[in-house]
Amino acid sequence: MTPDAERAETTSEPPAIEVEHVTKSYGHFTAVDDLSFAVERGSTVGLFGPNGAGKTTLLRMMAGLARPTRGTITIDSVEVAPDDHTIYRTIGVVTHETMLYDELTARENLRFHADLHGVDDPADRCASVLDTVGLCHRGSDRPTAFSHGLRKRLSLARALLHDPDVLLLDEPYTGLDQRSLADLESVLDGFDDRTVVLTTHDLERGVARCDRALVVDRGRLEADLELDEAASFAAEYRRTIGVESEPKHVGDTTR
Ligand SMILES: Nc1ncnc2c1ncn2[C@@H]1O[C@H](COP(=O)(O)OP(=O)(O)OP(=O)(O)O)[C@@H](O)[C@H]1O
Repeated sequence: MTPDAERAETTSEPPAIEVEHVTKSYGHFTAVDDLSFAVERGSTVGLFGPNGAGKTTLLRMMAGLARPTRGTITIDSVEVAPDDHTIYRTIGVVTHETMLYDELTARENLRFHADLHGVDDPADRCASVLDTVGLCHRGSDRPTAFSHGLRKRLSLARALLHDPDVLLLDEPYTGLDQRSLADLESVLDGFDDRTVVLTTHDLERGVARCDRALVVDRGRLEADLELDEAASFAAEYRRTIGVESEPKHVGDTTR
């Protein structure tokens, strides 16, 4: 029985996310090739794979930032479509595009998004998420005055503003200092009952955080692994993508 079928048998709830036969082509090049999987509500799923595997492309399509060439993605029973903003009430997204306005201060950026999403008590909520990401003392600064890591923290605050059911994170750990990493981990701990999909090259953190690993290589889904036996994942991962030597991070698998 496939992992998806096993999960369907043990839960009557519809999956939080369904990816069905999704392909993304750029001209003759296929970045994501006929991927299908479902993500159970409340689970944390890691997308692992070497550079150029298609992880970001897949996550951007899940976030409605890119349109599949073929196939559909459904989140909370709503089909994700780049021109339809309905989905943004359900998802919080952190990608390489920080989606911040440089001419607004950090607080104004958050307020703009809070008003866009109809967040209750927006001033309090903005102050609360700034505090969550450790930026309450920088609320009056513009993102242009922020380092990469601080921009990422602000981007996370924006993603959390409307208390979304689903969080989509593209390489959330990259560029964060120890304090920011600890803050992110505690945010994710608090997200335990919600659904998280993240990409990462940080094998150790990814395995510790995720319930399940989807290994993508050359746009194909090569493995779908439960992470209850985390210790065996590194070996299984290397076998899946055909790398013999032990990588420090998943991304050190250049071939
Ligand atoms: N806009 C684009 N036009 C053409 N090719 C693209 C475009 N975006 C991505 N690609 C290609 O699609 C493939 C998958 O890219 P993607 O960024 O999804 O990989 P990734 O798994 O996230 O890689 P990394 O771990 O290096 O971030 C790569 O070969 C990339 O060059």
